[in-house]
Amino acid sequence: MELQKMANGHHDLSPDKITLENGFDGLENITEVDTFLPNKSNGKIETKFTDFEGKTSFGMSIFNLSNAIMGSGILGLAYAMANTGIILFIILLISIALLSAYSIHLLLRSAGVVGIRAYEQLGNRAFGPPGKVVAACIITLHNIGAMSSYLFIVKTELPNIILGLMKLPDDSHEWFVNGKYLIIIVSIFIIFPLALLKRLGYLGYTSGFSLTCMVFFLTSVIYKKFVTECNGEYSYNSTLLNHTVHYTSDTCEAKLGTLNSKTAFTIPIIAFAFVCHPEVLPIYTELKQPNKKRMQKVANISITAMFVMYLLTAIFGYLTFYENVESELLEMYDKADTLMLCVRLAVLVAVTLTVPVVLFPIRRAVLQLLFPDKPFHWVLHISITVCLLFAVNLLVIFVENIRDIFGFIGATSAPSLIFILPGVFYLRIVPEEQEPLKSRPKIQAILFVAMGFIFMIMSITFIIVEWVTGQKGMSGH
Ligand SMILES: NC(=O)C[C@H](N)C(=O)O
Repeated sequence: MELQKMANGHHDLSPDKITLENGFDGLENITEVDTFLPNKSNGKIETKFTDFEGKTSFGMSIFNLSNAIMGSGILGLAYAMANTGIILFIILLISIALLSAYSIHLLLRSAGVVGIRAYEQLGNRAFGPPGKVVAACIITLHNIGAMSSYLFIVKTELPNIILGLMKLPDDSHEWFVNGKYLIIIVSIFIIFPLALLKRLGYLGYTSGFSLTCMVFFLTSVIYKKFVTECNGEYSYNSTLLNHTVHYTSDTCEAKLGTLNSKTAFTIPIIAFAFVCHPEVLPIYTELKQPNKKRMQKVANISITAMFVMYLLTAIFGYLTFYENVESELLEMYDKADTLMLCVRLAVLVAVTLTVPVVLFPIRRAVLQLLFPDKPFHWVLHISITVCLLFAVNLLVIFVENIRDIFGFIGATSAPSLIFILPGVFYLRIVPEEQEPLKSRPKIQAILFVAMGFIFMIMSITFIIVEWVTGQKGMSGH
């Protein structure tokens, strides 16, 4: 296969036409042709993708990428803020948002050199088949984790919503308030049809709706801050002083900076919240009039918009419950409150509509690994989708706590996808002649990779310490 030859020939920029099997793009019998056009002004090689003519508009691509960023991660941010204080949290949030955008720059730059917009193919180009396998496995692991956390929300929240709306007693045993059945129903009737769509671009509308639901969630979190009294306020009658004494415990005080044993979990939580990297190249593939600058703009706008939503959710969630806030913000609100029932429903709809977007790169990775030479085929497309949904359903039915998923994925695959892989691919793919190892961009990339390793080792260490000591770090459940 020509692609294989090309992918194995490191730094070979000579071909002006590459034929790609299209299976991994989910595109029917379309041949990808990339033309490398020399940019005469500065002598650099610039890639023009004429492979697949993308039809997805700039706006729809922003919706899709924002939807890929936004997921269950937002629910853990107020908890993260409670363990860092407002200032440290803002510093971390800004840093990770910036690093995430830089990481996308590295991915787009590498894809431009290789001429193929697929994460696994960057791995292939950088390290040959092992690189491809590692990239595909990490994407699969991460996105299965993300999908599981979304379905977990459906499993735990949907029964509460139904109980609340139908005014049934909490101990009702009806089948339709059993989370296990409900996720199966949601998977079959909502997720499966959407996941079958051949192109991510078609999901732009559902992504837009999903984001609207999250805006409703955010508005309600802000509103609730102003109508909820913190429970840390106590008053008692002093017989000695003969009047009522009010005193406020410091659980209701906002902390600007704090460090405790749970602070270490903040980085994995925020890193997880910003992961969208497996979706970046598929979205780029479908972007209309694609070029690196345009795609980077899509990424920057999406990251900025989600940054604002994350910041507001964290601040107002934290300022409502202060130190008492749990790792899953929704758990904090009264289950009988009709507004909050609607908010729960909105979050649930939002994460359900994110599942097909997150499933897309896994199917692509599986196709690349197991059937690299097969052109698009509906049977394969449908079978992989069914298997993936089946596996994730099983996982969610048997894994008891969302924090296990959050903690482990945030600690391993998130730093790999954001820092390590894009950095390493960039270092290997961008030719020495174009950028020597001692050039500023390459040194930056080396530091970026080092940072990824430090984050990963740090997070894994904390998780192991937590397991060994049996201390619950991330959860208030
Ligand atoms: N797309 C992902 O991998 C996770 C997403 N950033 C979230 O917060 O749920």
